[in-house]
Amino acid sequence: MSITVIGAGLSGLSSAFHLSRRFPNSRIVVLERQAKLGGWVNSTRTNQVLLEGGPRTLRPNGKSVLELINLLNLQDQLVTVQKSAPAAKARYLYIPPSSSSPFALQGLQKIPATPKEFLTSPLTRLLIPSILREAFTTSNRPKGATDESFDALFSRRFGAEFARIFGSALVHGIYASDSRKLSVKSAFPSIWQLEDAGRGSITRGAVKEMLFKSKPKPEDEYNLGDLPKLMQGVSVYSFKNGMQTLTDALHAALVRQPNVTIIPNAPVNSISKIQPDTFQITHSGSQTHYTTHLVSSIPPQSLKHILRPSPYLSLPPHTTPLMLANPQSSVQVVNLVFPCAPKHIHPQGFGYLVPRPLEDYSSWTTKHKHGVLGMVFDSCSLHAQDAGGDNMTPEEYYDNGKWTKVTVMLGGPYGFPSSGSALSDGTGDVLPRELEGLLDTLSVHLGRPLPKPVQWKVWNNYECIPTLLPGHLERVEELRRCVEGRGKGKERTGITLVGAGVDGVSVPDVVKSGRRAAYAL
Ligand SMILES: C=Cc1c2[nH]c(c1C)Cc1[nH]c(c(CCC(=O)O)c1C)Cc1[nH]c(c(C)c1CCC(=O)O)Cc1[nH]c(c(C)c1C=C)C2
Repeated sequence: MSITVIGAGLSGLSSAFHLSRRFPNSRIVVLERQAKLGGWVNSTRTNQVLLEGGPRTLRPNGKSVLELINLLNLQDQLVTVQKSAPAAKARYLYIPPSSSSPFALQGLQKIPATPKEFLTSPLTRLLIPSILREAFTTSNRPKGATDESFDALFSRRFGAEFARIFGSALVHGIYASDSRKLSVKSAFPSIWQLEDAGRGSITRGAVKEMLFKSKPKPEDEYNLGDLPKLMQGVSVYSFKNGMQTLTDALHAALVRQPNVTIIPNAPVNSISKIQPDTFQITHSGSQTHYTTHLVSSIPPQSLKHILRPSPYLSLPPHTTPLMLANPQSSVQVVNLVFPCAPKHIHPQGFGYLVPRPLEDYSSWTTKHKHGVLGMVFDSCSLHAQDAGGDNMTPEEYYDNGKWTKVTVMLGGPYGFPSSGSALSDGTGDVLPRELEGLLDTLSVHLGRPLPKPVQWKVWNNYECIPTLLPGHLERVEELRRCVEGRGKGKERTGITLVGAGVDGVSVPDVVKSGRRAAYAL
């Protein structure tokens, strides 16, 4: 058996790693379009500060990642944030001033997390009535509905204002997309299930869940070593040298395996099944490669352009719309480093999210220029990655740290910033005009003047997260039937689809997706 993995992002690397362990005698080849492996994971250290261009933190409930940490021996590189730390507890919303907001809420607002905060927060005026009304409203899911948008569900249960302010912000922070487009059943299955469990009410479902905790579903078995013990009391974690520690370690482990070959700079031009058990892959222009099994970790949209039907692989006509169904969000990630302690820049916490504006996304950017989705206060959770930070508590660093690093996320449903390519990395005294404009916007959000950053880094993450449209789960099932040959009476084609386009979008989800592919083969 020979297996070829297309794509060396996290799901591709995870597939290859688990395949190489499961099939030590099979030939495994990984073809990656770019020179660098690891996909959206990008960590870089400059001027003693560690900056991230993609995911930056992980939660300890993601067992697939804990298993990799254990198998790759990365325990001593972990940087953890305790549940008691301010970064784990304080999250904010920035609500732009607007005369038509019924609650006259504006500015940076802490999302209440304790009973006392629930009683005193200005957000309570919107939260409590919406939640109470939801708990006492009978089921109103449209008859026969099998899925709907996140915003449609939140609006019919909690009201349109609640859905816009809380729902859209949550969706910005995870999917960088418009909550009116995102499928609630695919993106937040637990919310859809709570509505079922509460006979139409999410609140009643949540209370029921708390009182009569349902049996945990049987899970895959993971090799976790002593990590569950290490992760006790941890809210989120990363690595001293950032998330790339994980992808670099996977890469190094694969290079050590005699049966694995990784080929970077190898864009795939076409895949055809030329025999009942042979695929022909052309890559890097005219190179030809043959394999019996194929794991595709690239987005289905990209696979569509290279997968050719043949007498040995008939793809029904509806395969193409299934592959192209979901749009993808592009996010501009801007790291800023200020030469002072975080207390001068922002409140203590994880960061803030900005809800969908009252007017349309596009008219907002025309008027206000910057479509900011949110900001992460990186120094509050990840100061131990930076010079002088590893011996300080979060509180000490907040008051006395040498640097403040924050990350601003722009784009998504606002469209990719037109200044995208204009804004580039830099250091020093002279700020580009574009950056000055962005700093003005951020100083309005934070309610204080901001000093000049000493360093800024811009990551243009084009099409980095799929927006799962309603009906996604059914479409993926059908796509798997067409491409993998899954289903009753079907013969397996030898292709396996993995990655964020067909499974979940989080880091643990994509790692799990690759792992499953290896164990399902
Ligand atoms: C490039 C920007 C990204 C945005 N979302 C994601 C990326 C990579 C993916 C993502 N972010 C979160 C989750 C949930 C994971 C989980 O903990 O279960 C996913 C799939 C949560 C999250 N959101 C932000 C952060 C820092 C995190 C923690 C995980 C991580 O580091 O990615 C902030 C944030 N992410 C995005 C925006 C617009 C944003 C705003 C502040 C988009």
